[in-house]
This record gives sequence, C-alpha cells and structure tokens, in this order.
Amino acid sequence: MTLQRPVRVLTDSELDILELALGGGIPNPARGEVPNGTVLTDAENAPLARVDGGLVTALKPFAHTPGPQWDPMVRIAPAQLRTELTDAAALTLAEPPTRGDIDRALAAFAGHRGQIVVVAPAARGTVAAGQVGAAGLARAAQELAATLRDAGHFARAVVLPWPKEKSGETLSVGALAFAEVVRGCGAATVRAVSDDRPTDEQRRIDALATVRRDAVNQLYMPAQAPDIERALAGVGRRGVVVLFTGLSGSGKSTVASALRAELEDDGMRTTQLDGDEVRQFLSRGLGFDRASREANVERIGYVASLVAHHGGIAIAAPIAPFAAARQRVRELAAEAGAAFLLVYVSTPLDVCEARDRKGLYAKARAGEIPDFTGISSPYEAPDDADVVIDTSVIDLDDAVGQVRAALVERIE
Ligand SMILES: Nc1ncnc2c1ncn2[C@@H]1O[C@H](COP(=O)(O)OS(=O)(=O)O)[C@@H](OP(=O)(O)O)[C@H]1O
Ligand SMILES: Nc1ncnc2c1ncn2[C@@H]1O[C@H](COP(=O)(O)OP(=O)(O)O)[C@@H](O)[C@H]1O
Repeated sequence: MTLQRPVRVLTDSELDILELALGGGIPNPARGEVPNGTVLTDAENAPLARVDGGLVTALKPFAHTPGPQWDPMVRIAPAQLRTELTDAAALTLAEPPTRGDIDRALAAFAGHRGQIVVVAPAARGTVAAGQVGAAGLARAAQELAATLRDAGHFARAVVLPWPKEKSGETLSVGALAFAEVVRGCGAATVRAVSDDRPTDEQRRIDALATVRRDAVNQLYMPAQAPDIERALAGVGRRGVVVLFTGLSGSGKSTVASALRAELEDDGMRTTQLDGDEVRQFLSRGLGFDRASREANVERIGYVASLVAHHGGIAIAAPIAPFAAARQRVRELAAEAGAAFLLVYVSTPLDVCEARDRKGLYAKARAGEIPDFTGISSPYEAPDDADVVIDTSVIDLDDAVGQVRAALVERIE
C-alpha cells in the first residue's frame, strides 16, 4: 500500500516565498500547521518542495517564472548574491523612479565609493491596475544601475522574488520587510528609491490615475465622456482565443505562461485557462476517456470565447488530443466574433517522456494511469495549426516570439 502524502498547491505569492527561501533569502517560511511530509506543488501539480519537521526542502531546482527581463544576471539567488557583495549600498525599487528620485539617488551616493546594488522586488501573478509589474521594475532597476555606472559608480541590478502576500497561506515571510531581506543579502545600507521624495511630487504621482478622466471631463459633456474614455483605453480591440495543444510535458504551460507574462507586460489583460487548474474547477469530476476530454476542451472553449467576446485575450493550454474538440473551440471563437489561434506544441513523445515533469509517464508505462495520452490514449496531431513549435529544438524566447507574432497579426 502506498501512503498518500498531503499535498498543498501553492499560490503565486507562495511560489515567490518558496523561491526566496530555497535561494537562501529568508528563514524557514512554513507556517506551523503544515503537516509533516506535505508536498508543495505549483498550480500544475508539479512537486517542488517538501515540508518536514517544519522545514522546507527543495525536491528539484526551482524554475523562475518565465517572462521578459528574467536575465539570469539579474535574477540571482540571495545566497549567491551574499558571496558577491562587499560593503554594498542597496537602493530598493518598489516602483519606477521619477526623474527627481534619480537625481536624489545620484546626490545621495555622490561620495560613495563601494558597490551599489539596485534591487527590484518581483511578484508573480497578475499586475494590479495602475501598477508597474515585475518586468517593468526589472527594466527600471537595470536602467538606474546603468545611470549610476555612467556617474562612475560600481553598480548592478538585481531582482528578488517578493510576494504580494495574502492571509491564510501555507508559506509566509512573517514580519520580514523587503529591506531586511536585502540587508540579509549583504547590503550594509538600504535606501528606498522614494526616500526623500517631496510631498508635492508624491501628490502628482497619486493624481496620475485620474489625470485623463479629469481632462476628458473638462473637454466633453458628461454623456460623451465615457465613450471618449473607452476609446482612449483601446477597448475596441478584437478578442482572441489562443488554444495550445500538445502532449503532456510538451511545453504548453511554459510557453503559455511566458506569452502571458509578455502580453501583460505590454499592458494587455489576459486570462489563462491551464489544463490542471481547469480540471480542478471547471471540469472537476471529468476523467480522461474520449467523451470526458471532449467535454473538457469544449468547456474551455466556451469560457475562452466568453472572455474573447469581450475583447479579452484567452490563453488555454489543455492537451486537447482530439481534432473534433479543437474544431469546436474554433467554431465557438468564431461565433463570439473573436480571432482564433491554434498553437501545436509538437515536442516528440520521447522528449516529453524524458522530461517527465510530473512523473506521470513512468506511472503510465507501469500501467498505474490508464488512458494516458501518447501511451495508452491517442493524440491526433493537428494539420490546421497556425503555429507549430517543437520545444526540443527551439528555445522558450523563440517559441513565445512566434506565437506572439501570429497573435498580433490577428488582433491588430
Ligand atoms: N490519462 C491522462 N492523460 C493525459 N494527462 C493526464 C492523464 N491523467 C492525468 N493527466 C494530467 O492532466 C493534464 C491533462 O489534462 P487536460 O485537461 O489538458 O487533458 S485533455 O485536454 O482533456 O485531454 C496533464 O497535464 P499537462 O502535463 O499539463 O498536459 C496531466 O498532468
Ligand atoms: N524550449 C522550451 N519551451 C518550453 N518548455 C521547455 C523548453 N525546454 C525545456 N522545457 C521544459 O519542458 C517542461 C514542459 O512542461 P510544461 O510546460 O508543464 O508542459 P505541458 O504544459 O505541455 O504539460 C518544463 O519543465 C520546461 O522547463
């Protein structure tokens, strides 16, 4: 008899905390009530770490969130950073610096001769309206470090995971502040980029959110103002359903998540419908026989079409092994007046099986999982795909670039 280990699926902020803890940035983050032996997984059920005796240990190397600006030179583990910093001054960047912030930072560091590390906190997940996301902060940190170098300093940019914590989560940074984590990475002093910002400048920043609305209201009559605002916000763009299809482990989720991160970074709002998550909610109770898979993919298509009908970008990444169900999604998108993009992730079975990210292929070969796609259940390769990507021969950036180019062509 195999003992079932307790499992916790981590939220985006818990993934940030786990990355920080496994990288040596914070002490043990597991809250007391986590049962011994609990396996921590991502939303895709991929096991990442285990909690034993209140301590978190990695089950495998941690993959960072893919996305723009995740240059390994800037996304560096705290433990590594500690070995590289000596008597450094840190400048933290929870928001992009204003021109004034940059001038004040240059003045504050005028006599400083040691290292300067510009540190941006990066949170996974959707960016709140009106806020600049992790990729934008990473870019700002890199630019600020370059400005400091131009002024003769020895400066570098670093991005550290930092959660937008919610209560009731399994992992927590406790009462730790970001500045303390940065200090723990070897910084002798920590300054926030907004330190010393004059009240008047802060007021102007706070007012930005309503600047356009105020200007529109001054120029137009109340009846026209909402139309003008909608037009300015670009709401008229055509929605799109992006349907990824491919074997388990082919790279659908990885490419879909990276695509999403890039689109969000461009200010586009996206909705991701990922295989495992959909099965937890929308398709709970459905199995992997042909009828269940067709129902699952059709449900995904239905929800994706609703999103796209309202001008959204819906990105779905089920295996979707059957041509008829994929065709149904294409029809639902057309009925919703949305564009449709079929992305076939054609990574060969032997590569997917060798990756065996979730250990499912081994179980399927051992006969423990029936109807497993590619082993004991068919996969009908599409001949109508708009983009075909084989992740065993092209890298993630290229894959995302190809899908993105095809997508932009359809919605602009
Ligand atoms: N029998 C069987 N066959 C294939 N896959 C299986 C099976 N049982 C569980 N899993 C896990 O479920 C994920 C696939 O679910 P999907 O909803 O994408 O499948 S389908 O489109 O309805 O065919 C798939 O996730 P991905 O690896 O992300 O594709 C597997 O982790
Ligand atoms: N070029 C690539 N593109 C996408 N994934 C890749 C690539 N090279 C290696 N991989 C790895 O392959 C695995 C794909 O897993 P995943 O994206 O969950 O697949 P799926 O969603 O199709 O099951 C990940 O571990 C990923 O890191």
